[in-house]
Amino acid sequence: MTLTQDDSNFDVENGIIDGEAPPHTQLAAKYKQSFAYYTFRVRLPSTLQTIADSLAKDKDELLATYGADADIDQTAAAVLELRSNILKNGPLLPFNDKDSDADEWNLFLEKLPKENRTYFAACWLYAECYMYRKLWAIFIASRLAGHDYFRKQKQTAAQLSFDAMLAVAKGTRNNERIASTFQKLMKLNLWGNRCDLSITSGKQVKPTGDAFHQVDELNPNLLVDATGTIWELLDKSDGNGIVEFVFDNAGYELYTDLILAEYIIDKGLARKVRFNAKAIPWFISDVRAEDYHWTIQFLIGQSDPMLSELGKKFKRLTDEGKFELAPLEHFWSGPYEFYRMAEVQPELYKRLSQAQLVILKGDLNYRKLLGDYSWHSTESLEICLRGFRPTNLCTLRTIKADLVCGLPQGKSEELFAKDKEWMLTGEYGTIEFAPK
Ligand SMILES: O=P(O)(O)OC[C@@]1(O)O[C@H](CO)[C@@H](O)[C@@H]1O
Repeated sequence: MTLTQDDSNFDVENGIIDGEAPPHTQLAAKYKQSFAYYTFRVRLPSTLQTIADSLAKDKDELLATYGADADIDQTAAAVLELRSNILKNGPLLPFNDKDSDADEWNLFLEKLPKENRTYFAACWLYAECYMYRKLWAIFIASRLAGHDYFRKQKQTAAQLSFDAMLAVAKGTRNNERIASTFQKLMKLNLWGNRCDLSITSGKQVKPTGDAFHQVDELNPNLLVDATGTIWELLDKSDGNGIVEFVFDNAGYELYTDLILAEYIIDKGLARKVRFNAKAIPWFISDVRAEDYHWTIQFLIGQSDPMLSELGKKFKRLTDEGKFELAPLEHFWSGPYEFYRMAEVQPELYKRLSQAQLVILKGDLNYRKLLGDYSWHSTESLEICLRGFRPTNLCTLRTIKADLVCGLPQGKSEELFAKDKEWMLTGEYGTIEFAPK
């Protein structure tokens, strides 16, 4: 988290505080020692620059797809303007596009105190989600409407994961219905969350080595392990329930989601696994419905028979409705913390309440669960949920942002003494559970 530019003028002009968010407050980029500050000063500007560059690079291809009059240069300029607004700590302005969530976003923004309606003053969660929605607004106002500017990166990530995918397929074909296997698959799925393109501002990370061996090796880094409780919940159920997954990243992580879901269905732990994808391109690598279908076709198209058969099986499970893509919900790509779901999206809350278990994947879902709030690391998940208890919940999250809860006394201090950036690397993870 090193900044190369001189920030002194910017910091003075924008009321930047040289410290971290105080306990029990919302995280925000105005705290200079926070990951949010670094995110808005460095990571997001870099992500936007990459998009503008790729529009120039892929110009011919885009003209062929969207027509000779596609306004590529203007779109790239608008992306760079968004970048410069962030670097100037510009205001969070209302949306004037026609997407169905625009009014909801505007209502949300209107209710934010005026002094908090800038990138650095707003809660980190709100401002970062706003940025991704603003990016989408630029594209829908152009002739490139519908273009997923992260698609190529997501597909490359899957292609680079071929070896890891094959190794996982080989290691899971003769699985038994026993606690230890289920727990291992959950952990495999957790560590798959390290392959996230947003933490690297789009730089590809190829999963290497033997994933099952790594699961064992990484056990000391698993700071909370509720896999035993989650197993008991599913094992003791009548197998007729629904498990809801709230997806995170495409590529290798999505593949491990499908492997865990396959196990849940094959072993009769639930009758259906429902997947919640994002409605718009989100945090670079998040799964959209298109990515789900593409991944299955990608597997089917492999010359290796094991992966190809697995792809066919995932397709069959989807056709039979045992795997199901949930209807698109803008809530997942909105600004709200989960504790406000019952109020702002009661239908979604009701649907989740009917599930046996909800599995929330990844760091951003965790941030939404905790509300981007500086809880004490030892506070319990139940407290931090602030009433969000639709049903049994679990979170599989590698730690890539400076907030956490549910840790044993002294653990966080011990890890800070070893490495002051331990919360930003994805090297540590938690599998937490809250019963309904
Ligand atoms: O949700 P994911 O894919 O696990 O992580 C998303 C992420 O990379 O984006 C945020 C910052 O931009 C961080 O909180 C987090 O590290």
